[in-house]
Amino acid sequence: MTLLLENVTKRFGEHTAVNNLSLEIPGKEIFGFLGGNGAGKTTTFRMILGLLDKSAGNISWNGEQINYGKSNMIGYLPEERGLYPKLKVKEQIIYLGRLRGMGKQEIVSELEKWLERFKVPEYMDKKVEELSKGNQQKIQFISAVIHKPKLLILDEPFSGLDPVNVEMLKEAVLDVKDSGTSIVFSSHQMDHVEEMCEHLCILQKGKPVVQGALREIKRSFGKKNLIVHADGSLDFLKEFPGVVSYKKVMDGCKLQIKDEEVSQEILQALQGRGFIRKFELEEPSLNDIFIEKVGASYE
Ligand SMILES: Nc1ncnc2c1ncn2[C@@H]1O[C@H](COP(=O)(O)OP(=O)(O)OP(=O)(O)O)[C@@H](O)[C@H]1O
Repeated sequence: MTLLLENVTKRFGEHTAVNNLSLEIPGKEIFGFLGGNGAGKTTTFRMILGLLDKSAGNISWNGEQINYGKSNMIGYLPEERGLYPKLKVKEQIIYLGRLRGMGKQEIVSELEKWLERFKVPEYMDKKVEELSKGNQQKIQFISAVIHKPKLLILDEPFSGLDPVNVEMLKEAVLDVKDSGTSIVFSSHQMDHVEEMCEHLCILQKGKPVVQGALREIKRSFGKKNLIVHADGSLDFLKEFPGVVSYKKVMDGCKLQIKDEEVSQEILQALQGRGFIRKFELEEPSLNDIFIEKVGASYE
């Protein structure tokens, strides 16, 4: 159950949107596909699904080419949501489910389950245009999973959702994964990726700048975060050897330090300067890693 991208390139005229991208995406887990605006995520998804021709390279799922239009094994939540506003939710999902080879009874019974789960059973007979954007997104998600795909591609599934709905959808995505579906999703929200993915790739100008197992990526990043809340000024830590960055926060500061040893030196230096209320060493967040790896190229 591996999704394999080998030397995949996509050019739009002079512009190279995806540049010789090679990735092995393990099956039966959730893979995070990250990158700044215009990094090439959606273009890659469209090529994976066979909706866009590659300029070069090869993509396969378990050794076979993917054709989204003809396959019942794949689910896709596109970035630009594409429901028919005038159709009722039920009509819409029946239409899409039939395209995926399902019978009407089965579709309606699955749809009922999903609407119950999303706490909106009354939407069955509502027109899509009557629903809020966030609730339309739930329906679009249902349309991507109704046929229980083996491979699910979610382009920004959580954008525009309120925190309660984000949690609801996250749980649904995790359950779909537990049922054996391989999921690839893109997001600009690093905390979602940290919570859900074992492996990930950060794309920048069509090329991966970071890829691999999240745990390993964090470990090899080296730097740690140190949060200090203490009485008195902590400004001296700006110039402290081994401090890579200094950010003032309420009640203290958040530092990025070269390694754990620096934290011990800082602890010593703080002795006698005032009461220490918090001294916490943390792993770097995916947000820190993203900002360093992707942010540098914005400058
Ligand atoms: N049909 C097209 N014609 C020309 N250029 C395109 C086309 N589609 C995408 N691009 C360009 O390819 C690059 C990658 O776009 P893509 O939509 O894949 O990025 P993305 O990573 O999904 O971005 P975002 O996070 O903003 O959605 C961008 O520079 C974009 O302008």
